[in-house]
Parts: sequence; structure tokens; C-alpha cells
Amino acid sequence: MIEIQQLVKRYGAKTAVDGLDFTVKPGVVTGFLGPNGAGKSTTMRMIIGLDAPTSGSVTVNGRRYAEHRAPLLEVGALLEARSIHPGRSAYNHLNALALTHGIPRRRVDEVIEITGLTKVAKKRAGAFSLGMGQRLGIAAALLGDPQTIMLDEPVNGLDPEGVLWVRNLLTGLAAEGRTVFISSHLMSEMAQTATNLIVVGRGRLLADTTVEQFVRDAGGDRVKVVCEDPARLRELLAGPDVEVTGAPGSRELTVSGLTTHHIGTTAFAYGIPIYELTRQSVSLEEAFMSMTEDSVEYHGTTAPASLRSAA
Ligand SMILES: Nc1ncnc2c1ncn2[C@@H]1O[C@H](COP(=O)(O)OP(=O)(O)OP(=O)(O)O)[C@@H](O)[C@H]1O
Repeated sequence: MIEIQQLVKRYGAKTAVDGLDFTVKPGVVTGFLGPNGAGKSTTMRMIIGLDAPTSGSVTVNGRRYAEHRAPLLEVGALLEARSIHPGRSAYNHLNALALTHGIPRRRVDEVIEITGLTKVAKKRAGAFSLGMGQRLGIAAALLGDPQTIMLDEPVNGLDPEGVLWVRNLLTGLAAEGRTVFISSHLMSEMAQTATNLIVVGRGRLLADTTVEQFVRDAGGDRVKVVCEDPARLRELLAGPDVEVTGAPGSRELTVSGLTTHHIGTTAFAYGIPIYELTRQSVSLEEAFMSMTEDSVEYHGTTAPASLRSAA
């Protein structure tokens, strides 16, 4: 369990983290989302004591990171995948870490196997591809068999097979009851891996929710209906927490608060022909973009200035 209370981090005039409050619970994968510069890495660095908060507190399993007798056995983290000596082999890197933390050598072999590095374990890490480096970083994070695992952009540089591997690994670790906290700005990936979501923008908390609720709040439960008698269907569907909209003269309605099943069976019961009945699913990507549009630090343009001024 990671608990963050009123966390603030300032670098001179820049406030990177601005009063964050949230808890990362065990047993599920929690995604940490936010646009570039939102404060994700800074928050993660404070969780493992690499940076000190300006104010507020961060604890892992009830204690500050530095107060744990064997922090590596408590929290495994991947923040900088490339923070390894290039001349050292993966095996020697992990073995050195294990030796300094009282971790048995067989655990080194185990994490090498779990992360699929067996064939390259004796090679110089400097010659590793980005994906192999990422696997090595994850191996180091798992070395102490920690209850809490925190990974910054874990799928960065991985091929589709690697992405799937990380997804299965993380959901498996969470299923064992561990706390799994991962950052990304790849919404689509997060949608498939995480159950809970913490969304930040400009250092502030924008949402502390589930992936399901996040999408639903963004309008993901709307149903498009095209039918013969929209005015009549509208009357039949009316009820508390149901919203039906449609333009006059159009056969199309947009319904929220009811399932396609309910709408279809109601129309059928009253003999109203239905021409289309579609659940309008908003992707996590769209939901995220609409939530964070005011907190993106670096806006790109989608068209050259000449085209925009002509439009
Ligand atoms: N050591 C530092 N000195 C000054 N400013 C910093 C420092 N570290 C981070 N910042 C600033 O704090 C803000 C938050 O940065 P941070 O790296 O935590 O964001 P992030 O959400 O991890 O972004 P990204 O997705 O790009 O990795 C940014 O504006 C960044 O420029």
C-alpha cells in the first residue's frame, strides 16, 4: 500500500507536484496517468526517497521508504531503465544488487528466468536493446520479491510480445495480492492492464477512480438508436437517471443510463422498428484527452500555421 498525503514538490519557482492525495491499494494494478511534465516521475522518485518532498508525506506499507530495514525487499522500482554500468553483464548487475541486500543467489537466477533474460544474462548490458534493458530493470525491481512494485513507463521500448509479457506479469503480481503502481502516457495500454487509475495534470490530482468508471464518466455508456418512431420510443424510455436526446425530425436518439438490451426489448415490445442500436464506447484515450486538455504543458499543433490561419 502506498499512501500519499498533501504531497508538494517545488524546484525553485516550478511546482512539479502540487498537493497530491491518493492511496495505491494492494491486489490490483493501478495506473498513474498524466501528460508530459504532469509530475508522475517526481512523485515516484519521492515514493522511494530519491527526492525529498517540499511538504506532505509518502509512506509505503505505513512507513517512509528510508525507515524500512530492507527497502529493496519492500518496494521494487524501475525508474531509470538505463541506470546500469554498460560494461557489466545483466547477471553481474543483479548479483551485485543481491549481494548488497542479502538476497540469495538463486533469486538472481529466478528473476532472470521470469524476465526472459536467460540467453543474454552473461552479455554486456551496454549492448542491450531498449527492450532488453527494460526487462533487466524489471528484473532488478523484482529481485527482493517485494510486496510493492512501482514501474515508470514499463512498456517503453518493448515490442508487442514484450508488452503482452509485462501486462501478464503485472496482473499476475497484483493477483498475488501485491501493490502494483505503473506510470504511462499510453492510455490504450493502461486500459488493458490497470484496474484503478490515478490521473494527474500539472502536479494536481484530476481523478482517483477505476478504468471502468473513468470511461463511463466520459460518456462511455451512451447508446445510439435509429428507429421508426423516435418520439414514441423517447416516451417509453423516460425514467430517473435516463437521458434521451435527439434532433427534431431525425430518427436518431442518443440514450444514456440504459443498456442496449433494455432499449431493444422495449422497442420490440411496442412494435417500433429499430434500424441501429450501438453502444458508443469512448476510448480511454479520448476520455483522458478531454480530462487533461487544460493541463497539458506542451501543446503541439495538428496543422501548419499557414493552414490554420487560412481556415
Ligand atoms: N530536477 C528538476 N528541476 C527542475 N524542474 C524539474 C525537475 N524535475 C522535474 N521538473 C519539472 O517538474 C515537472 C514535472 O516533471 P516530471 O518529470 O515529474 O513529469 P512526468 O509526469 O513524469 O512527465 P513525463 O511523462 O514527461 O515523464 C516538469 O515541468 C519538469 O520540467
